[in-house]
Amino acid sequence: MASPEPETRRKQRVYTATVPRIDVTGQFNDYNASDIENRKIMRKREAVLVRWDTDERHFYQQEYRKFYRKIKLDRDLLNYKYDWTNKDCHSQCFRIIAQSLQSSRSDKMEDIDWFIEKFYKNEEHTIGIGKYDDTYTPPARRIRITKNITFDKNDVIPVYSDLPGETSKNLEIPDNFVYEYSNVNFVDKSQEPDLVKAMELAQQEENLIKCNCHSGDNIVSCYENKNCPCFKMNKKLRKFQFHIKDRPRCEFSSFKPIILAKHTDVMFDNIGFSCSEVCACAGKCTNNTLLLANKKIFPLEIYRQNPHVGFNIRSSVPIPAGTPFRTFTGEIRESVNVSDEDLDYAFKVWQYNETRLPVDLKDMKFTGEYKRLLFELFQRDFFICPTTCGNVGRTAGHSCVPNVEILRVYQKSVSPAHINLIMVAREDIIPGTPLTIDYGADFAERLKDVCQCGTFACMGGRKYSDILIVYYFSFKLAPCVAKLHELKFEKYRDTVIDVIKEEEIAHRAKRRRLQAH
Ligand SMILES: C[S@@+](CC[C@H](N)C(=O)[O-])C[C@H]1O[C@@H](n2cnc3c(N)ncnc32)[C@H](O)[C@@H]1O
Repeated sequence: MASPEPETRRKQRVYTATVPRIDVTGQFNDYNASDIENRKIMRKREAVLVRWDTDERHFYQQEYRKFYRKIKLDRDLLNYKYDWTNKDCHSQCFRIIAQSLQSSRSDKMEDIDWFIEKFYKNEEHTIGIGKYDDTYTPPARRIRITKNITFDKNDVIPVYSDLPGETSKNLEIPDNFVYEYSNVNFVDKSQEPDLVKAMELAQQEENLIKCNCHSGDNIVSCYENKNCPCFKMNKKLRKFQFHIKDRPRCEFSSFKPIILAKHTDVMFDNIGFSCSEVCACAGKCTNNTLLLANKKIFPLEIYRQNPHVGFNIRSSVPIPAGTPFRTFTGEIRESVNVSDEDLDYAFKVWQYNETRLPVDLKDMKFTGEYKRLLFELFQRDFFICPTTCGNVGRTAGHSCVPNVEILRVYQKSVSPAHINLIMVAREDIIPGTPLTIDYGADFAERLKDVCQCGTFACMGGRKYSDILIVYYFSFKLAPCVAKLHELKFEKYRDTVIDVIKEEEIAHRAKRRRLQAH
């Protein structure tokens, strides 16, 4: 039995949501009670060499079946269409990716063939975590550090190390890997009294935003319902979005893909508001962008291939463009309580002078005390900090051509303590592709010369830095990005792992049998 965690290391945590963490392995208490050295020992003890054919294949098949069943049979997801070749959202996704590239690099645009020749076919430069044409082929032999980092049987995320020359004996477990796992945000009571106060005040009827919508057993249609207070707030927040004439605004609903309208300040300009468990619909409605993410159904794995980059994540099933597939959780802290070390993992979620504040307080029927506190909080910066406790989101690597975007969705009220971060696929993501985000301008300086994303537009790819690539119009670049994506998909279709084919064939056969009866 591990020794108890010293009192000083324990925090008085206030969790901002009510999703419980389930300890099915019996190990979580041990793990939680250990100091970092003990946690490392525990992880090392668990680590084993595994082989794809004999040990892992079966596990992946099971996970895939579980995923497929949930997508098809979960009653809450009946309106969700799992469509990973939805042509409608492609052009917009690629335009957004192209716009981001265009803003950070500059040069005249050449034709598509030149672009493909230069950046796609040049294998030498497509190594590293961002290997752009990757498809999912797990290594035949690898070290499995843990079967499930989450300690929750409904959220199985294995962790592997694929570093060359590594064995379960000489395995290195870095300090930053032995964090506590939590799928909900929390605040430290002693450090952030104002956030705790905001959470308390938001319980009062005037300050709590919830709905009374219900419709028996069917999925409740809160979205587009003018009488739903949560949808009204969701719509109100949409007004703060930067908007391009004739282009649709980004929508935050439960089942529609989230397609951004522009690339800059994506995090601060695109905000949603969702129904939650305190509503009559319990969040099982069309106005809950967190619904799918909180189901945690997309099977992910954490792996390490490159010692400089450390751990990263990937999915073993395709993630369609615009899908909010996971939340990004951690401790909500004011910037003064965020250290340099935290900045490696932290996300700024609330910014003083934010050009678009979540609400105009004058419009709200909040109590005077809550309005005063919100006004106070508006003047400070807040982060979500997963350094010591967070979920799989903290492991996403940086890429100069990221395939994931992080966005904010409020629930229950509009203080920084009510922010949730969702991880949204920017394009159809092929299994095995590293799930990457753009760490943003602050981090860019740190990664400038060392970035190992390996993508065609990597700012750290020294060889490329002297080829000035600047695209002057995103519509010219968009077809190139789309073409690269198409090539990736072709390759994926050719090499798609048997398990997916088998599962789809089995599912279709079952449906035919059922129809025949
Ligand atoms: C938020 S953490 C990501 C998870 C981290 N790899 C781990 O093992 O816990 C950020 C750190 O990952 C590494 N990293 C992420 N993306 C990288 C990239 N494209 N190139 C080089 N290092 C990267 C850097 O060390 C960075 O400080």
